[in-house]
Amino acid sequence: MSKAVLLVNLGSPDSTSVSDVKRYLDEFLTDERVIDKAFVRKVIVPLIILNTRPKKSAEAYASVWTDEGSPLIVTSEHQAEKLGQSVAPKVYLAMRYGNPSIANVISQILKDGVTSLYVIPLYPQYAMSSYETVVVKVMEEINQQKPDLDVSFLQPFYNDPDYLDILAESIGENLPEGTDKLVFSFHGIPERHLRVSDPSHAHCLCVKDCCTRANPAHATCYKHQCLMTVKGVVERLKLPEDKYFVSFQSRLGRDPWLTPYTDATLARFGREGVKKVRVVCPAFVTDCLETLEEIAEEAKEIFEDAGGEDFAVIPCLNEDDRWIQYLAKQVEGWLNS
Ligand SMILES: C=CC1=C(C)c2cc3[nH]c(cc4nc(cc5[nH]c(cc1n2)c(C)c5CCC(=O)O)C(CCC(=O)O)=C4C)c(C)c3C=C
Ligand SMILES: [Fe+2]
Ligand SMILES: [Fe+2]
Repeated sequence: MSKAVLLVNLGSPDSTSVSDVKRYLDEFLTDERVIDKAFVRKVIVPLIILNTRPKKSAEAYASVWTDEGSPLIVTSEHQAEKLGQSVAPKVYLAMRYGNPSIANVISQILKDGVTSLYVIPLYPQYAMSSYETVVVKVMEEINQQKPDLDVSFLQPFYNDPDYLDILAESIGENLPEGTDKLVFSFHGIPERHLRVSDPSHAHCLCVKDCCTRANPAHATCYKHQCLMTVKGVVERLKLPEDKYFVSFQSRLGRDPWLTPYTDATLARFGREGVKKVRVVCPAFVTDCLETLEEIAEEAKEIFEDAGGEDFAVIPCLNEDDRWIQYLAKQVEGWLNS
């Protein structure tokens, strides 16, 4: 039996041209797990968003693009290469949107004679717009191309003690003396997605303090999982409550998204005299547009304009050896299962 590993990340446009960004956003924003309201997906996205956003997004991408390409893709390639050097099975890389596409990579995997596949969605927390859409897309392709392929998935690892050890260590190494606030900025999602993802439809956002009261719904509750990641890190770093804050970034559209918003939080901190801030983005394991542009450029400016003085973003785990070894350990666990 030939075994292989498939890493899957979100994906980027092929280039920073407005037409490539438009094609990428079209695929991304017509995914029903990202834009779940049919009217918005079928009318507002094609008629409004795809006519306005690509130019603005292309400019943002241009500010972080390197000679090698998109930071998200280049770093993901390095992660795959390094993991491939640490484990016996061949490691492949695909992107949920754009290239290398899941369809093409699975086709290549099958041509290479693979009969058993371990898929690692590169997201610590579960969201229908991240982890779930990867699982669904991979399964759709496998069902079309080779339904009898043996496939397993790494589960969201937001509360795995080994992952939390590595994340906390990496944050601790980037947290200078005298930091006033460590901001945990997670990619936001519409609040509604918490309700949609709750199989009981009776817990998330229905019960007071839903995210901190034990419930089976937490297996698919993005906010709960974000908060558990924070809890694991601050316990390890022994950070007192007044030294850290949790917020959500990257809101799109008019619906309410998870709050508090990162940009408003940083403006408030600046106004209130908070001088030294570090921001970490633990919804991502790879630096990308959302960390390198939205946080390192835009959020920094917002904080400094409001009176803040010392701002930096803490890098994602990227190619950190400890992170690659963590992934290798998961692969070993699969091989021995
Ligand atoms: C935790 C991972 C992510 C979740 C959950 C997520 C939800 C989500 N995203 C959008 C809309 C956009 N996101 C964009 C970029 C982007 N998003 C993630 C991850 C998650 N998104 C990453 C890693 C990136 C960066 C990609 C890169 O190439 O570096 C973008 C594109 C850029 C832009 O135009 O701003 C959009 C659009 C929605 C609507 C959503 C949940 C409903
Ligand atoms: Fe996103
Ligand atoms: Fe919850």
